[in-house]
Amino acid sequence: MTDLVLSNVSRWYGNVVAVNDVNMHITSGITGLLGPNGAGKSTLLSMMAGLLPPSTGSVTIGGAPARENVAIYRQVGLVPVQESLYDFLTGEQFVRLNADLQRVPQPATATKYAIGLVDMASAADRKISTYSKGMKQRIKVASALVHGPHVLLLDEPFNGMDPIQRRHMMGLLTGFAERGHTIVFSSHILEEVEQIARQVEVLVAGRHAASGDFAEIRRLMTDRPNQYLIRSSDDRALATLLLGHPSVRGARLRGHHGLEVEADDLGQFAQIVPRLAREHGVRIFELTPTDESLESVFSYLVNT
Ligand SMILES: Nc1ncnc2c1ncn2[C@@H]1O[C@H](COP(=O)(O)OP(=O)(O)OP(=O)(O)O)[C@@H](O)[C@H]1O
Repeated sequence: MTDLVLSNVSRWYGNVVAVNDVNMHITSGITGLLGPNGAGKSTLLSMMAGLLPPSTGSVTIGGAPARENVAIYRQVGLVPVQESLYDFLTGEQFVRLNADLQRVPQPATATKYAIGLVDMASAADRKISTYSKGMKQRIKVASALVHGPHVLLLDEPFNGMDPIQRRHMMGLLTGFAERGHTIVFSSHILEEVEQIARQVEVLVAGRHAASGDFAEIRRLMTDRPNQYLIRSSDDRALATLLLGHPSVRGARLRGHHGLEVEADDLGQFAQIVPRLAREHGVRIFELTPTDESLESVFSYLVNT
């Protein structure tokens, strides 16, 4: 059993509280750690890997403390966000380096195996400086896997990848999960998490804002009031019509800019606007959600 358990974990750097009283229980399969920049994801992953001590609270893997525990280091592989790869090494040399550092019993065999796992055998003899972004990520994953850890932690693994590279990496991670690994990856992109994570943990400003499967997180988002800007042939008439509908919380005329509307249910709202407009001869020129940025979703989640 290699459940990853965080109990009342906080971490601060001087006056900055990077992670604030987080409790999580992570089991096998893929977990997405979702949060905007600066939310504390990297700090949390470092603590999960046992590399950074929490200021307070504890991290355990399979019931044992993650920190300063050689047996646990053997169980965990961390793929950091930094691209501080040794460009002058070949992929094979880079993975082998970690095999030696981890004192893997048969380093040559383990290196070859790990490189095969990420489909990099054909490029293993090339210098890392010649690799694409996706290949660099894959070789970092091979290096993190070379000692056969059960838990794989990845910090923004899809950063800067093109769609094909991303799909390939997603396939790899899904394959590891199917073989029973526990995988945690951080991301600030909702769609990445949606595509492969079975479980989603949302972190905002160091706080654990929400937890659940993707449908639950999505529901939290779509059930929240949304703001829209509408421009039409008669904003005033449309405002009156919309205000008569139960899902509309408020409407404000914004002069030339149009009509600002706050509504509860995105699905319903998308249906009533064109219907009301049609029934009353109002023409809609534009309907734009104004608060769809991830940050507004996060700040909504964290304030509920
Ligand atoms: N070594 C450090 N010294 C001081 N402050 C730090 C340090 N590392 C992180 N922080 C601060 O802690 C907070 C959380 O940072 P962290 O890197 O963990 O977040 P993140 O969610 O991974 O963000 P990003 O995606 O931008 O890396 C931020 O305010 C950051 O500035």
